[in-house]
Amino acid sequence: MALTTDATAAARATLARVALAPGWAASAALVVPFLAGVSVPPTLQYVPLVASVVVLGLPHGAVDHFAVARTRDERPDLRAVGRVVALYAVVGGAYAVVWFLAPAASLALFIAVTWFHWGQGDLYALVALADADHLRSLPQRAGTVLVRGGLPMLVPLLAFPAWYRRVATDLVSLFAADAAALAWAFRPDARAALAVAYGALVAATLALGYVRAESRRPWALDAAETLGLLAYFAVVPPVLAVGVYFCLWHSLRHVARLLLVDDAAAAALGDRDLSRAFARFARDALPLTVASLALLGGLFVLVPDPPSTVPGWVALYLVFIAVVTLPHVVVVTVMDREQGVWA
Ligand SMILES: CC1=C(/C=C/C(C)=C/C=C/C(C)=C/C=O)C(C)(C)CCC1
Ligand SMILES: [Fe+2]
Repeated sequence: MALTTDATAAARATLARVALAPGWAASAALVVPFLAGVSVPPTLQYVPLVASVVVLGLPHGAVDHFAVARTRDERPDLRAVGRVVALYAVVGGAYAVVWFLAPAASLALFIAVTWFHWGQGDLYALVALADADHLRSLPQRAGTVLVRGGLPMLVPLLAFPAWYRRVATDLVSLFAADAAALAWAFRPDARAALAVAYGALVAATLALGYVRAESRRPWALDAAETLGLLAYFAVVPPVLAVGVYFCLWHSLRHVARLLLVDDAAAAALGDRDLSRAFARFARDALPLTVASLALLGGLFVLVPDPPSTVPGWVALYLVFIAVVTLPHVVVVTVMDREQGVWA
């Protein structure tokens, strides 16, 4: 498959461990104390999400201008970079305008897009990094995307509706609007229906994968990650859980994917020189990460009700993330197609 030609087997093997293990370790390390009933002050829970501005989170999208060309094994020349910049300006710009006009609907779209995007990231990791052979058809892969994306986007709604609602309200409040249009999602009957449907999807997807699996290990890894994250998002409060997941799960896996399509980084990985590979990524991501911070400042000036608290600032940051995620998903979906992730 096209994915294995991205880099040498040695590079992939080195990277798979480094890309997957921190997410497992961090989520396991958080599940245990929260199962034991510890409580963490709300402000502290925001730390990972704030850190994601510079640690993996925001930077993981800041290499999008090179990503498609590199995936196609082309040099990212000015034309290629310009195409991605135009994509961000048009799609991100339009979505930014929609936030001002219809904040509640924009939030719903953000959650739906993130659901898909975080699911597609995990599908790539399963197929390309974990050598999964149990996802043999498009419906199975689409089911896996829905299951994986639902872990960070739906499970917190089911387990922590009040927290979820607070964050949702923080976002739309920036635009001097209220989240009343979304109230249905927090009703017990709606959450119960979503829980039943989602639970059935998880069970059906894993069962079908089990039947289709030739080698048991990758299937077992898929099941363990799915059920592990289910427990994680069910017991760790959402702002903390999503913040850690964003950095160490989704973004780290995507950075690994970027390293494998960058010849110089892949060569460094082949030499087992992880720091040289990650330094390449940091250098590539730095300019647009800095530019993003400037745009974030612009958003601060434009919103009708600018933030003055940590949750307010994080809400502003999440609106910014929403705006850049839409074009980012287009880039990653093109990468998926080039690499045959859905085939
Ligand atoms: C923090 C948080 C939420 C949403 C976070 C989102 C949607 C983050 C998206 C990040 C993206 C898209 C990154 C790009 O890859 C919820 C679930 C609304 C409620 C609970 C707390
Ligand atoms: Fe992403």
